[in-house]
Amino acid sequence: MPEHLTLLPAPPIVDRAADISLFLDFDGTLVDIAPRHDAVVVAPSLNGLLTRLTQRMDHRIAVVSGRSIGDILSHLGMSDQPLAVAGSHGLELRWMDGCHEAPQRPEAIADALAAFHALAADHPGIVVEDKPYGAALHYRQAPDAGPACDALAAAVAARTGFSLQHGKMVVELRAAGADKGDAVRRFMAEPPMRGTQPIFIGDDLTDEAGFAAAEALGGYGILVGGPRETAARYRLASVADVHAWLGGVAGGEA
Ligand SMILES: O=P(O)(O)OC[C@H]1O[C@H](O[C@H]2O[C@H](CO)[C@@H](O)[C@H](O)[C@H]2O)[C@H](O)[C@@H](O)[C@@H]1O
Repeated sequence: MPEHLTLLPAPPIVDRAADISLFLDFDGTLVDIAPRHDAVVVAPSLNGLLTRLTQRMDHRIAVVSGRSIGDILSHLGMSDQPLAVAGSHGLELRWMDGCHEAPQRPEAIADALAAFHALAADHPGIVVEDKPYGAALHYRQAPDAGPACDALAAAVAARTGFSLQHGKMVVELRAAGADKGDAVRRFMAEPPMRGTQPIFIGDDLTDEAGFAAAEALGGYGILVGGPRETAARYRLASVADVHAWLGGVAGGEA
């Protein structure tokens, strides 16, 4: 591993929260990775932390996830709160005022799901996730099936036009059209984020587009987890460290 990969420093303390906007990934950043996509545990303190951040930062905060917006709001218990969210890797946007932009659900998802379920039937441990704008093949509990999942997803992508998205022990098919970087640029083009410095915190490959967009807009990315090749400028080792850093931005303990 190149030496510079091990040398990403911890992010600086934010002196003036009024100058920044925060973009937060969900899995592996706000919550620890779980054995299954439907088994994540949300820390009881997270809702309060995000609520304090939203108030302190005058709503310049967005969750940017590969999950759907509905899934994120439900996990956070914030469906009724004015939180900006980009879901489905940037394909759907919920603005702070509750306005929701989303594409049509592609018909080819049925084809993808049928192919994925056929593979899962032959490999105990593979989990198929039906998503609003795509489908995911999880092999966290069947790691030996990773190559078969990758090959099948690539074949279905080639015949359907879906984009391939690799992640942590998962390969996804998702509708083409936007990524997390596009979501950052959309939010940053409008008040209340316009003119501020974007900071994107994430752990997975899908977050690299968010890191690059933040950097291009005068901000930076913060990678969560172990060192790897990344467009992020800083690193935090764990979800607990993310909560502690965010607690500092919010003006107190996590
Ligand atoms: O952009 P994110 O918020 O990080 O979402 C990325 C994907 O996260 C989920 O899968 C990952 O987390 C699961 C729960 O910890 C884990 O079991 C799985 O191995 C990970 O890949 C989610 O299921 C996907 O839909 C998201 O795209």
